[in-house]
Amino acid sequence: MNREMETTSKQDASVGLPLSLIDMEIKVGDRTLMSDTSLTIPAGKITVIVGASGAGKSVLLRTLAGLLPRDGESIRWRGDIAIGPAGPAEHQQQPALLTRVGIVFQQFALFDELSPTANVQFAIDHRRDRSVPSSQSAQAWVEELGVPTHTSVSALSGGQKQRLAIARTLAAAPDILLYDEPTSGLDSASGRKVAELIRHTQTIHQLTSIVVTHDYVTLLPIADEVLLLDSASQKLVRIEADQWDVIPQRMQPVALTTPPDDAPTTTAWGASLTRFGTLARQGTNDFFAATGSAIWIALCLPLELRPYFPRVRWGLRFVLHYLRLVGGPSAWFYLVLAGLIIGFTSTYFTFKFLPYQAYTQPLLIDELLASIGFALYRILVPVLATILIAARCGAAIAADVGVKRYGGQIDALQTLGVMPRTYLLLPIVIAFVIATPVLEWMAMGAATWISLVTFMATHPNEGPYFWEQHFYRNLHPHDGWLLMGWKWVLTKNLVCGFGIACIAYYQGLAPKNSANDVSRSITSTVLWTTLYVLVVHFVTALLEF
Ligand SMILES: Nc1ncnc2c1ncn2[C@@H]1O[C@H](COP(=O)(O)OP(=O)(O)OP(=O)(O)O)[C@@H](O)[C@H]1O
Repeated sequence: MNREMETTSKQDASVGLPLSLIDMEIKVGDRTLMSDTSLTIPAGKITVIVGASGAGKSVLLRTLAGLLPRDGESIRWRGDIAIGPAGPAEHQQQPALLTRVGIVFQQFALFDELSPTANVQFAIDHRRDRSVPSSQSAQAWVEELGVPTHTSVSALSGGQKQRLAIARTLAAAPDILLYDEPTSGLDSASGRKVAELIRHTQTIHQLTSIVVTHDYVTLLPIADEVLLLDSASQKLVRIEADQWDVIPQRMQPVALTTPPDDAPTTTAWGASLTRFGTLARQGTNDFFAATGSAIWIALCLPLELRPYFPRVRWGLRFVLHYLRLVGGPSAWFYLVLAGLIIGFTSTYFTFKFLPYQAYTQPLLIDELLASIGFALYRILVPVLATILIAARCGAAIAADVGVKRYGGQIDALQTLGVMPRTYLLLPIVIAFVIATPVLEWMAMGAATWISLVTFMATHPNEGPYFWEQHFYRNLHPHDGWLLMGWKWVLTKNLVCGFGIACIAYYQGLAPKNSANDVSRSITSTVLWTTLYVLVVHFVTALLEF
């Protein structure tokens, strides 16, 4: 990189805003990662935060980005984070509220379903202050960072993804730019290139940049300031430039908690029983916690579903994305096939196993056809269709949201100032409410058609008019072209669609620490959505008949 530019950046580093920590304390469970820490990270410079593995650097970064609530389930923090020049508290602003903090995630957290330029456009469209025109277009940002535009995000190389992540973060016009482990998983040559890119970006845009890393060897050369998250003293301390070469000695490995020596000794049986007791207690607590939070979520749902999109254009785009996922052609195939199976079996076997066919059939044929029509329309097809929608579409949504949670895209949405419910929950609910009745109607269409075909094949002496007259007999249209009981069928569809949407979304949204957590959430979505659908059908059957 051009040394002259580098020097200029270090001299002119007066742009950007400082970030102050005031009496900060962060705890994970019972362990304190940082306590009583007050310091200011200077404006317009690169501050590198180093620390041993497990010291809490990523937790600190997520706290600075406003991604962690003060009283989270496992992570709690207190104190204040203020952005702006030192002065009266009212002149300083909290990052989480005003989304002034941009973050370049370790896993990049790009939106795979959008093109590289659309990723940047999304950030431009969600800038905090949209009354001021964007400094440059999305195309200009991707060109500046050297990202190929005519390829999908998933086809970009790791380095290109990182450049795109930086372009997207810069396009949102943050005052503070955070980098989470930017060189992790790279060889030393690629790591140096990333370090140069960070310095280059800093030189051009003059933001307050904070880089969290354990790779001090690669990133110290671009640092203006170095802070050490010291696991021994549990403090974030500034390391003066003349001390930088002793950083490796000061990076104390994180002490693991060991049980006290004077813990009472127990027999193997005793230990097993104690362990069983603890697990049972924990399981019960988890169950009540989960039930409690599910009830709370259900109570808050109407508020969460305010029909509000920060940008209508993007809202519609997400609705279309989820409509494709929930009600796309593969779902049509599924539902039509299910309709064909149930329509054929119900018609064919009802007549095939009729006892004393020669006598009973002439007497019962019209009654049986009317019953088949009624059962298919009011019960069989709605139950089968909604169970399939619950399993197939619920799993698809849990996977989509779960991957977004695990891959950090949900965090990325939040740092861009977008609440996940507005672009995820609301579009998902809209998609299910539209797609469920349409898919069910397709299944019913297929069941009706195959029932007619089967009847014609097995009763060649009766014409299609006979079938039609009796198949619909118990469904006589009372209100125009709609069949009798359509309100019940529609109600079941809507209640099922709405519930499947919410269960799948919240299962996907739950914290994910591994790919295994994503697959577990898909499995439990299938379990809970199908159970929910069965309960809905059971309860409506009691009311309906
Ligand atoms: N969501 C979470 N729930 C519970 N514990 C967590 C969570 N996130 C992090 N921790 C714990 O907090 C501690 C600090 O984790 P963190 O990821 O911040 O470390 P780090 O300094 O970034 O380490 P590394 O350099 O190895 O990534 C670890 O003991 C980790 O297990």
